[in-house]
This record gives sequence, C-alpha cells and structure tokens, in this order.
Amino acid sequence: MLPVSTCLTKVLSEASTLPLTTTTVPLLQSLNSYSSNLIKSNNPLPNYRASILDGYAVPNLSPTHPLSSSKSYAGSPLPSPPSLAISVTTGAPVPPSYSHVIGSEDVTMKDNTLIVSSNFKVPKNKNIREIGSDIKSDTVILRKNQLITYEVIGILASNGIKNISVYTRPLVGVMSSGNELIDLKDVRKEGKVHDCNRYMLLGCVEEFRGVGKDYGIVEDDKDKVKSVLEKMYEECDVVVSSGGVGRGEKDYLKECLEDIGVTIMFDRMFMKPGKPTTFGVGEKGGKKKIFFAFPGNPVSAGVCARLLLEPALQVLRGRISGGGPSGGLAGVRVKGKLLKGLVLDKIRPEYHRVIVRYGRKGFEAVSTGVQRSSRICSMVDEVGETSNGLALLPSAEEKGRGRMEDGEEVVILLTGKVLEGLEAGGGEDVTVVMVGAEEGGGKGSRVEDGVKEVFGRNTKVVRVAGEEDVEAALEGEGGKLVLVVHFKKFCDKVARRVVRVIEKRAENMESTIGRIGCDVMGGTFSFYELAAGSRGGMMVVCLGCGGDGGDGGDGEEERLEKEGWEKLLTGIKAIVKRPRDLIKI
Ligand SMILES: Nc1nc2c(c(=O)[nH]1)N[C@H]1C(S)=C(S)[C@@H](COP(=O)(O)OP(=O)(O)OC[C@H]3O[C@@H](n4cnc5c(N)ncnc54)[C@H](O)[C@@H]3O)O[C@H]1N2
Ligand code: MOO
Repeated sequence: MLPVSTCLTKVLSEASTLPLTTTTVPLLQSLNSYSSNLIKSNNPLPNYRASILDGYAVPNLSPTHPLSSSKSYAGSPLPSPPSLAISVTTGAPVPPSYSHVIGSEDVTMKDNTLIVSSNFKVPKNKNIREIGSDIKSDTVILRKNQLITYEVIGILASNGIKNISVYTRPLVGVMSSGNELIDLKDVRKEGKVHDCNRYMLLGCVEEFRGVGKDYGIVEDDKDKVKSVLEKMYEECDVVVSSGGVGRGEKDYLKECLEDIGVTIMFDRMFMKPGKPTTFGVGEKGGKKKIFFAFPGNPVSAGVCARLLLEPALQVLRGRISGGGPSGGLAGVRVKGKLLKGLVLDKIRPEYHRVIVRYGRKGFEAVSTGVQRSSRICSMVDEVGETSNGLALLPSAEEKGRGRMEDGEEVVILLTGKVLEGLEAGGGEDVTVVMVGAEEGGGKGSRVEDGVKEVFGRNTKVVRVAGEEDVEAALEGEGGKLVLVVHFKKFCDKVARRVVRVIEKRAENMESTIGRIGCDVMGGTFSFYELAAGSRGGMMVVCLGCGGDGGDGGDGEEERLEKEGWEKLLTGIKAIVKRPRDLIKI
C-alpha cells in the first residue's frame, strides 16, 4: 500500500505526459480555461494622456487660471490647446504640454477664471494617466498556461482581444460496475442500490471542468466490463470507474484493465476511505490515456476523486504544477484545531470530512459525523453544508494513542471555500439574551448549554425578565452576533413586540416570523425565527421559543423537549450560518 502523496505524485507525473489539444474560442467562452498561447499587448493603455478626475487641466499650476470655452470630454477628440484652463471629464484627453488636472472640488470660479484652492498641492502629472502607464505596448498580458478568470477576461478585453486559444477540456468516461446497481428511473427493490457514484463522478468531472461521458452501469461480468472499458479506452482521455476493486470474487476491475493492456501504477492507497483505489496508464492509437478505478463505496469514490482526479484534470486542462508537494494542484493544507476529539483508525490514516471555519483563533474543524465509507451523507453536515475540508488524521498506531483530543491540532486539506468562523473562532463574540427564562434548570439552561455547544464555551449569556429589558441588555454589546431568545409563551403579539424592541435600533432588520426549529407532537415545544438583521456591525437574530406545558403529562413533555432539542440546535445553526459571507483564502 502506497501513501497518498506517492500515489498523487504518480498520477500527476503520468497526467503531465498526456498530449494536450487546443482550440480557439470567443473571449467569454475562455472563462476558466487555461491559455495555450502567450499574448502581448499591441497598443499602450491608455494610448493618449487621460485625466484621472473631473475638473480642469492647466498648462502649469498657478493660483488662478482664465478658463477656455473649449472642453475636453472622455471619448471626444482633444480640442486644440488654448493655453488656458480647460474643463475635462474623467478619462478625457489632456493636452501634451499640460502639467496638472485640478479636481472640480478644489476650484471656485469667478468671472470665468478658476481660483485654485490653497490646499491643492499635487505633483506635476499626478492626476494624469500618461500613455502606456496602465499597460505598456508589447507587455505580456496573458501567459501560456494561465487560468483565465473573469479578471483576466477584463484585461484581454481592454486590449481588444476577441478570440483566444485555450487547451480543450479532457474527455472523461464514467461507468459504474455492480449487479446490485439500478439507474434513477428504476424503483429500488430489496437488494438493489441506486447508482449514485456515476452521477457524483460525472458531477465531479463537470465541477473540475472536464467533459463527462456517461457509460452507464455494467454488470459484474468480465467480458461485459472489458468491452465497456475498451470502448472508453478508445474514446476518452480519462477512464473512470467505480466498484469492483475490493477483494470479492466478482471484483474484476483491475484484472480487466490489465487484460485490455493497461499498466497498473498502484492498486492500494494507505488511507481511509478509498484503500483499493487503482490507477493505471495505457496507450491507444498512439495516444496516452489514464485510468482511475475507484472503490464502490460512494464516500471512497468521492474523496479519492477529490484527491486524485481533480489534480489530474487540472493538469489535463493545461495547468502547470506550481511546486510544493502536490504542485499546488491538490488543495491547500492548513493547520487547524479539531473542535471535538475523534477516534483514530488503528492502522490507516484517515481523510476525515469536516466543516472548516476561520475564526479569531485560526482554522477550526468540526466532523460531519459518522464517517463510514458507505455513508454518502458524511460529505455534508447535518444542516446540509458540504464538507469543505479533509482533516488528515494519523492512525492510532502512528499517533501512539487511540484518539485526538478536543482542541488538538491537525493538518486540514481545504476542499472548498472556508467559512468565516463564528461558533468556531470567537465564542466571546456571541451574546445570547434570554428573555423570561427561569433561573436554574429547565429550557433556559438547555438553550444556554446548547448555544454554548454551537458557539463555544465563552459565549456570554444574559438573562432578562421581559422584552422591555432587551434594549438595555444590548447596550454596549460589540460582538458579532446577538441571539435574542424569547421564552415567554409564544404568540404573534409577543413576537411582534420583541421584534419592535430590537428593530428600534437595528439596520436592515427583517421580520420573518416563521417556524424553524421543532415540529414535535402536541405542540409543546416550538421554535420560531422572528427576525434577523444587523445593528452597528452586529448580527441580531431574534428567536421565539414557545410552549410550556402542553397536552402530555410531565414525562411526555420531557420527552418532547428532548426530541425537539436536537432540531432546535440544528435550527439555530442553520439560521446563523445563512447570512454569513464566505471568505476566500
Ligand atoms: N475482505 C476485504 N473486503 C473488503 C476490503 C478488504 O480490504 N478486504 N476492503 C473494503 C474497502 S476498504 C472497500 S472501499 C470496498 C471496495 O469494494 P469495491 O470497490 O469492490 O466496491 P463494491 O464491492 O462494488 O461496492 C462496495 C459498496 O458500495 C456500493 N456501491 C458500489 N457501487 C456503487 C454505486 N455506483 N452507487 C452506489 N453504491 C455503490 C455497493 O453496493 C457496496 O455496498 O471493499 C471492502 N471490502
Ligand atoms: O477504503 Mo474503504 O473506502 O475504507 O471503505
């Protein structure tokens, strides 16, 4: 079994020997492709002296200037220089001999003469864009193998580039193998499994900007598997399959690949999930091709596609390795803290799906839950946020103990945009104002424990008797998030009153009054989102936590509360996550 890093190196070095083809496309269609040519500018930008301000161009700076009646507008030819001040707009031509542009706010006008403000002291030519000062003629505006982002499109357009030569997207064939698999149109009878891998992997190819080709489901029959693989071999640049690489008697994939002439480069990775991932190379019609046979377990296939297929597709799209262990092609690795400890696999290092946030204390990660490789929902968390990182957990053997503790540092491979830390980063940034919650145990303490679990142990909790005290409790709060939880018996009237109190000092507060948390029998435990908005840089979310007593007896109420509790926490998480901005790192 090879370490993942060795496998990745093999994949990248093989992928970089595949021939690339190019195509010329209209500028906008080149977005997200890699350029196959270097382009130089053939005209300076600007190609005339241009004003940076709306104001007046003058031949030299003096306290007063008689004003010419001719004006210079952006887009119009320069009027013949009269040696007097001329009115200019931003981007308008400035006569060659003129040394200053004075902004209209720095002058007053008297008897058709400009009087320059005594505060106006600007070096010569400062408010003038000289010829070629943004882009010189003959400078490189696009490098070969450069990613064409929307910003690059802007640069190319500013140089009048209409068409552009880029590398073509690699053609990637995807098939699934297994007798138990059925397609989406079929009803799932006992013993049958909907083929999710093929759709996931085709989605993954699309996301990584290959062109996916669907080769369907193939039965566990050697000849049939070989025949589909042959076809993919013939037609595609990259062949991807899932299933059939385990140790079962019908796990033929590797054998079939070898039979059709593929050289296996590795067939085991020392990791979890995805141990039997198999990779090979072959040549057909003088063209080199690569083969990924991923395990059938959906998580194994999904994670290994992220680890190996994504970097390979980037190479095949024309991206050049940027140095570092994975050439910068396999995501960014950061160090971060595990918010909660995790049990380690005895032998294999694990790529544990996590949600990563960046808070005041750096990167922090929370597991997405049970990590079994059949459990595809471990790719998202309980409120449906897709895992944006893989925590690289060592094996227990390597670590010398069976678990990672709360707060312990791990290396995290980032696989998506990192969320701004709120619960993870700064617990002390969160204030929870509880309105009408009884002291001691009961719902109040449950909510208190719960929000601390969500936001961190240092969350500040303030209990107030009624909504009239909320405003005072909010005074002086400078944190990021204030959660107002109203415990009094819930009704619309109360809700509106609470919202009104908050709204008094809030900017863009939106009342929603919608049920978010629990939906438990008997209606004894309800949780409502009343309003959300911001106030002086803080985010304010106002929640109503309604219902006490109810239809059931004491025991029943307890049960319902307990049942509702998980949903309530999930609701809180969903609400506070929703408006948060994503940050790029
Ligand atoms: N004796 C051993 N058994 C297994 C080992 C081992 O080392 N010794 N390794 C395990 C590991 S780890 C993995 S991963 C799997 C890989 O098995 P296969 O690649 O042969 O996958 P299958 O047996 O075909 O399927 C496994 C599992 O996934 C479901 N599946 C398969 N394809 C799909 C699909 N397209 N969509 C949805 N679900 C799919 C399938 O029904 C099985 O439940 O082997 C272990 N065994
Ligand atoms: O490697 Mo397998 O994917 O652990 O289940």
